[in-house]
Amino acid sequence: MGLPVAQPGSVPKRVLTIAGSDSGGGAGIQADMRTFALLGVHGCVAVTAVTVQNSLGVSGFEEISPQTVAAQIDTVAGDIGVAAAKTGMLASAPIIEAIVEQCGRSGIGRDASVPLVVDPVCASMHGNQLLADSALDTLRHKLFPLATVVTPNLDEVRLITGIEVTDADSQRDAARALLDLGPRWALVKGGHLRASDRSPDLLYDGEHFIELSHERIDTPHDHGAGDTLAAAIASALAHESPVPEAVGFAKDWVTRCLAAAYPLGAGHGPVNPLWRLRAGPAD
Ligand SMILES: Nc1ncnc2c1ncn2[C@@H]1O[C@H](COP(=O)(O)OP(=O)(O)O)[C@@H](O)[C@H]1O
Ligand SMILES: Cc1ncc(COP(=O)(O)O)c(N)n1
Repeated sequence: MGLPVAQPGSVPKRVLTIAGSDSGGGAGIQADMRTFALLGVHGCVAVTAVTVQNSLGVSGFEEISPQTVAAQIDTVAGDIGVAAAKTGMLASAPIIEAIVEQCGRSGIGRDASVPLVVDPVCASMHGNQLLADSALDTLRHKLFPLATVVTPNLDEVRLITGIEVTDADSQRDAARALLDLGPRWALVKGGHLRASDRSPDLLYDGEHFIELSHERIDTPHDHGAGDTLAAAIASALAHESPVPEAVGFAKDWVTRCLAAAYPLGAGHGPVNPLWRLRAGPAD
């Protein structure tokens, strides 16, 4: 498993994450940057919010101003240049609006040269809200149409489409409803179907349904799984992988990160991209 490795002296692909900071280091930009590094791409960051978070939950957060979020994207895209971007926690409607406008100016989005992965983070795994209710319409109608691929989990699918996914049929209905909002591809993640012994994700482009189903890893330590998946998709897109290949690659990646997850604190530990260091040189 691997993406092309930048040779010494050559310049790696750059990938931008637009997301919140997790003080516990398990999710958000910290998870994205770990996956970027382990996959051999250079990560750049536009911070949207600083959360106060540990393994037990998010006890608060402070938003970055929409102007500063947009300025981070502008300054990175204009000088360093990015080959793909992803979004995570976006906190508020004004922040989403600023991102949408700046992505348009920076050539980021489904019809531009830089693909955009939208992970529509609404709450943490502990149930703490990370996106204002008043931002849902902006997410649906302004950010989704800009996305190359959207990657909601089942709680996010319910909030965004009103569809309760319980089986393969309702997962297909959800994929259709998400695609109607305008992204090029929709990935309905099945990680929360805990009754299953699989973790079935469904990818859809309006024509083809592609099922990506791996064995379920029996662990409570899955903090940052969604961010890690989306960061790996963006890394593969930066290397010009077609979306189905990029998502297949990322699914393998997050499964291995889940299998190597470790406990931290009294709650949920993080998925672990560092398994890659133990595996020896690019296997
Ligand atoms: N216990 C698990 N075993 C294997 N794969 C999992 C497990 N939990 C989640 N996944 C996978 O990890 C990715 C993130 O999924 P999910 O937990 O649904 O998202 P989020 O972290 O956004 O809540 C998906 O590909 C999902 O299928
Ligand atoms: C800053 C930030 N971004 C995203 C998540 C979601 O991750 P999870 O669902 O694992 O809690 C989070 N908890 N914190």
